[in-house]
Amino acid sequence: MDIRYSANQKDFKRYTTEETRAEFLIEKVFADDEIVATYSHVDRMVVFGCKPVNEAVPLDKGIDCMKNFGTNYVLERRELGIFNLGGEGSVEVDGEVYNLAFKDCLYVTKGHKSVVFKSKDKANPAKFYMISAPAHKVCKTTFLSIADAQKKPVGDNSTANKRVINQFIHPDVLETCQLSMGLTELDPGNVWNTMPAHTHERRSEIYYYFNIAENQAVFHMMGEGDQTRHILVQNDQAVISPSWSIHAGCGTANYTFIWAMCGENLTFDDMDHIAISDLR
Ligand SMILES: O=C[C@H](O)[C@@H](O)CC(=O)C(=O)O
Ligand SMILES: [Zn+2]
Repeated sequence: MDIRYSANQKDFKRYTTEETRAEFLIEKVFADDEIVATYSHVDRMVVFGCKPVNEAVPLDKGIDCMKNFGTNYVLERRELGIFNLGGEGSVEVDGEVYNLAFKDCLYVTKGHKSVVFKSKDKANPAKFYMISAPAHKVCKTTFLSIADAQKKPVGDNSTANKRVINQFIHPDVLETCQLSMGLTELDPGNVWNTMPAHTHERRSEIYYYFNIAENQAVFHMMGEGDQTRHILVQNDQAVISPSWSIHAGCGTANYTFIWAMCGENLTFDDMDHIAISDLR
């Protein structure tokens, strides 16, 4: 398991490109028939990727649960948000099977012992992108298709940021302990997300960029509003955004991303907006 410790905003000002990438960028999220896990000490969010091809893959494959989580199984004290970003597949949760097509989501609550991933067709494998957060009580394991998500159309063609924020794991849609998660899709010809930018002192966030066409990329902006830096993000990569950091991106073409938050509250609009004229 790749473990990332917390970095602070004062030291960050002097980071090189390599240091910035090593600290915040998750370059590899998927490997065939493996669980790829990145444990961030920022609000203890864990990124899991699973691309089952030839076999059924359990969530704890290759993970020493007692060593990494201090529990007997991964979800003993954690909840999990899952998005399928590949071909059709299934998630079996303690014997109950959920079928997930492209962009379908499954929220798995605390306390489930067995979570197993499968693809329907190995020629077009499922890709399960997941975020886990610490949880203190049992909620309801729930399947959500994009039709169930609350839709927030924002932005405009004239500012190249016309997009739809699909809120899947959100207090208006279902109850969770700490996790909120959704999928933001940019219209063709639109490249900017989350501009004007914001921070949220009470939560941190992870962005996972996908649907980036070949030879295109996203310049992900981070840092305090008056100390911005960027990370070059390629397709299928994620960026950790601590509470002190803005998180916005500009693509060389349109793209889609999954955002996930965890922290003190679940209040989506509890944000500190930064005027574009105040950015440095
Ligand atoms: O705190 C909220 C998150 O940063 C995202 O939901 C923002 C986003 O998807 C967007 O503006 O495109
Ligand atoms: Zn945010």
